[in-house]
Amino acid sequence: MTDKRAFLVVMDSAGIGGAPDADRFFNGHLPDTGANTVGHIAQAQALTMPNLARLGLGAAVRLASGQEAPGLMVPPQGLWGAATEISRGKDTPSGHWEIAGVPVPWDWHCFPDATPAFPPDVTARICALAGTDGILANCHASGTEVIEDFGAEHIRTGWPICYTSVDSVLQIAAHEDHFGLERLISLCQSLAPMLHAMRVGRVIARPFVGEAPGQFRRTGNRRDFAIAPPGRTILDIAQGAGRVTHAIGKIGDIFSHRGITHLHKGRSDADLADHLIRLGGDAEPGSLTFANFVEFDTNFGHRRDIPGYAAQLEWFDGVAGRFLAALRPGDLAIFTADHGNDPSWPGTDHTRERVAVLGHGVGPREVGLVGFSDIGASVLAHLGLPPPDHGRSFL
Ligand SMILES: O=P(O)(O)O[C@H]1O[C@H](CO)[C@@H](O)[C@H]1O
Ligand SMILES: [Mn+2]
Ligand SMILES: [Mn+2]
Repeated sequence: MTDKRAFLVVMDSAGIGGAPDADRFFNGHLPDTGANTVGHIAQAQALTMPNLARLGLGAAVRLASGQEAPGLMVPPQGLWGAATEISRGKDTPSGHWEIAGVPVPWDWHCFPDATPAFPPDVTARICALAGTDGILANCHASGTEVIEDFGAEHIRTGWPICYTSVDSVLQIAAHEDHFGLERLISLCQSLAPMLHAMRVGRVIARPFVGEAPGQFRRTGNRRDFAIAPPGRTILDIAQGAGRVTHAIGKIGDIFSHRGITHLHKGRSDADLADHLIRLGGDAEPGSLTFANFVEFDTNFGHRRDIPGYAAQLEWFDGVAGRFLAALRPGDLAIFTADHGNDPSWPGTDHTRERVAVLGHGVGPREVGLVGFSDIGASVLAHLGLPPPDHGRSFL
C-alpha cells in the first residue's frame, strides 16, 4: 500500500465564473450568466492570497472566465486548472458528489417561489410531527431574514418556521429553548424520508436563539438530513480498500455519513482549520482527508457581503499556508469549490460557476478545463486506488 496521503479541500461556494450553462440557472428572474465569485470579489478589492495565488488561483479565474483577478495574477507554481459541473443542480450535494465521482443523475425537486411553497401533505406531516396546528413562513427566504420576520411569532405560537430556496431543501428554523433543540432535530430527522422520496435533497434544522427581533441569531447546531449519494464515492472506495478516511466539517452530512472513518466537526471554520492543519501533520499513511469550509457560503455568499467574503478568503489563505507547511513529501492536496455564490450578484442564491482546481505536491502544470469528477479520480489515482465510475485522473 502506498504511504502517499491525499487531502481534498472544498472552499464552499468559491466559484470562478465561466460555467457554460450559467444561462439555465437563476437568481430570481436573472440568469447566472457572468457570475464570478472570486473574480468579482478581487475586482471589488484586490485580494492578498499568496498561497493559493502561487498554486494558480488567478490563472484559474482567467482560464475559467476570461476575467482578471487583481492581486492573484502571479505565475502558477502548482497544478492548476478549472472544473465544469455536469449535474443539473448548483447546490452543495450536487457539487460534492460529482467531485467525489458521482454526478447526480436526476432533477432535484425544488419548491415553487410562491406562498405557500410547500404542498398540503408536507405541511400536514410537519404539523403532525411537531404537534402544532400550523407552520410559519412557508415560502422562499433567506435564513437570517426569516427568523427576524417570524421569530417573535414563533416564540408566541410555537409553530416551526419552514422555508426553502432555489436549492432542493426544506429548512426548519426553531428556537433552541422555546421550541427545543432536540425536538427540532428529531422533527427534521423524522420528516426527511418523506422529502427524500420526493427527491428533495435535504431537510435542514436551523436552530436559533435570542428573545426579540434584532437579537435573533442562528447557532452552530445546524443539522442536515441528506439523501445518500446514488453511487460509490471516493470515500466509499477508499474506505472499502482499507484506507482511513477523515471528514472535516459538513462532509459527514453531505455524504450521509457513508465511507467515513473519522468525522471532525467544529463550531466555526476556525475550528475546522485546526483539524485540517493537525491532520496535515498526523493523518495516517495512505489516508484520504476530505474537508468543507462552509462559512464563505453561509456567512458571506448568501448574505451578499463582498468585504466579508474577501476577508474570509484572505484568512483562509493563511490557513492553507500553515496546512501546506505541515504536509510530507509525496502528499497531494487539492483546493476546489462546489458551486458559486457571487456576493456581487442580485438575489441571495448560489450562482452556477466553474471552480478552481489547485494542486500542491504535483506540478507546476496546467491541467486546463476538466470535469468535477476528474478531481475525485485524480485523488484516487494518487492513492493508488481504482477510479470511480465517473471521471479521469489528470495527474
Ligand atoms: O439563507 P440560508 O438559511 O443560509 O439558506 C441557505 O442554506 C441552504 C443550504 O445550504 C441553501 O439552500 C440556502 O438557501
Ligand atoms: Mn455549497
Ligand atoms: Mn449555500
